[in-house]
Amino acid sequence: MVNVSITKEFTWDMAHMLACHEGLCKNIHGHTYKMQVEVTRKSKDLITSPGNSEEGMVIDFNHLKNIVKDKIIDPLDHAFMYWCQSPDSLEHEIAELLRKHGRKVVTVTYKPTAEEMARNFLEILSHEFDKHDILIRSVKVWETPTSFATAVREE
Ligand SMILES: Nc1nc2c(c(=O)[nH]1)N=C([C@H](O)[C@H](O)COP(=O)(O)OP(=O)(O)OP(=O)(O)O)CN2
Ligand SMILES: [Zn+2]
Repeated sequence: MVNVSITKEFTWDMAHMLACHEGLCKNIHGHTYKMQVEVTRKSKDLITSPGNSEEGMVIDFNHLKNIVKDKIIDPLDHAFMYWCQSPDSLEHEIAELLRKHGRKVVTVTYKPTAEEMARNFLEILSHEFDKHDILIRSVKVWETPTSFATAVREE
């Protein structure tokens, strides 16, 4: 049997800093992030119900887009991703100052690397898509055009 997956691509702009990084990335800086989300149907077949708008699909690309935008992209776009357990006191001061001025801050419990984001986004999306009979096979997160991390759901 052939298993078919579909992939949708997203971008957003976001600031972060990598505490204790030996290079420039310890400074607050930003990226236009890119993400690819690959999904398949748990039941391993396409939607077959005749007349269904999603017949012949894994899931409508538009449906996939709306859920990922709602859960990941819109909250992160133009935000500062703040690691609340950062060992760098400057990170806490920056987050506090931004919040005080009503700016967009998204708090995470992990160091905001591409690897951690890919893993976290895969977990968030897996919970969300569970109810749609959809399995998130992989999430890829690009920080620059040449650097990306891949999180894969183990079978
Ligand atoms: N394994 C990881 N290494 C680094 C990460 C990361 O998330 N995972 N993040 C950074 C920085 O945040 C930033 O992304 C810099 O990455 P880098 O590829 O080094 O950036 P460049 O501007 O040099 O990218 P080019 O595309 O090579 O110009 C650092 N490392
Ligand atoms: Zn960076």
